[in-house]
Amino acid sequence: MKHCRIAFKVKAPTEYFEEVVAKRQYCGLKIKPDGENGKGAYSEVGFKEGDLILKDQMLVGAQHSSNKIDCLVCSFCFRFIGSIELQIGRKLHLQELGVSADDECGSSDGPRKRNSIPRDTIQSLMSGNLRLPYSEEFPLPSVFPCQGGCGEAYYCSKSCAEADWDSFHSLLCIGNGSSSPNTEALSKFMQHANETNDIFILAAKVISYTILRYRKFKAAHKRWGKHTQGGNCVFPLLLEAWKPVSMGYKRRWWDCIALPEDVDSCDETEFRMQIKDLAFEKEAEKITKSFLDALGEDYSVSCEGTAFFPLQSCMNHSCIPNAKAFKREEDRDGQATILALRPIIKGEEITISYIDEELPYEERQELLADYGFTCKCPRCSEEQP
Ligand SMILES: C[S@@+](CC[C@H](N)C(=O)[O-])C[C@H]1O[C@@H](n2cnc3c(N)ncnc32)[C@H](O)[C@@H]1O
Repeated sequence: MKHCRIAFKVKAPTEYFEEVVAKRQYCGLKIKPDGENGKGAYSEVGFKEGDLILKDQMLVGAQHSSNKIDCLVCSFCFRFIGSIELQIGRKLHLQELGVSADDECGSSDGPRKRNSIPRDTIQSLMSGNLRLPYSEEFPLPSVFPCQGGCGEAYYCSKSCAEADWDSFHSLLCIGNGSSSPNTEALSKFMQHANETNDIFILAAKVISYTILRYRKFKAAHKRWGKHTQGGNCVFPLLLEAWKPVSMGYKRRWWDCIALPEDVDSCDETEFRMQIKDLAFEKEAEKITKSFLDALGEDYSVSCEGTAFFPLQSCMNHSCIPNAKAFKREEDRDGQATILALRPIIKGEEITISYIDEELPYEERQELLADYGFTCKCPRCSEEQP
């Protein structure tokens, strides 16, 4: 049997997180195993109330499909782009066409009234011929279209357009310049995801990110003459490409998707078994099993929300959290910002609340059950009936 001679140093999670922390400009924490709840984030220094604990760069993110109607943002860094006039004009234009975020959510108030702004005024807003007062005080970066010509992705700069193309979009673009082998199937997938659950788009971005990283590693190793004579090097390279995602919290998706409203809680086990069976239909298993086995026993992907932040996602929940993710006026860069809610001493665990912590005990536990755990934070222990 031939063995691959490419040897990757397998980094322990602690070492991996030390590297991620070192790359962050604002980060006063350490990620380490916390015994009861897997790993957690711990303060490396003391914080005062309101102090910035972390600005975390997202690894993979996707704008909600419904939100795309309301906001034109850079598909890579999620900054607003264009101009105030373009943002407003575009929204009015889409309203004119009968497309609105509210319609997508199935507004119960019946069809929304079309706006009363004349069509040519809307066109002038979008073309930049009509300027609104004070808009020059809120300049936005110009719009760069996707190089693949899909008309779906726009950017704030050439560098964001190139970074997105190299990291995610070249395989997910449905334009003529796409590197995808089947843009027709891809279009159907995108349409289905937009109409059902756009978390599928985030999952597709994770897969694309991994494949593109894998290709880069493979090309680099070939360039350095490190390829072997016939050995199978796919898995070590694939594992390396997958590593940033694999370090996140993982549960198999059939174990953690929320129970649909029409499924009784006493049928939960059967429901999850059915979903699992669907995922493991014999044909699919033929392809996926070896990957799953290679990726480790506890491999599975759990994505909640639409972005994956490597460090923020290590923070455990508490119903009396000492930190919170805030959107501040200056945070226009798509990063996650964590601020201290009260003084935090060095070595203390940093916790955030995944839910509205003002809710009563039973409602909090019900919401947290969707995250797959029963909270045993000091407040829950005290309030438990
Ligand atoms: C976003 S992850 C947090 C980091 C995670 N502990 C890890 O090892 O990567 C969320 C998961 O951590 C665990 N967790 C977080 N807060 C918890 C809590 N208060 N009580 C019990 N488990 C908790 C749950 O398994 C939850 O699904």
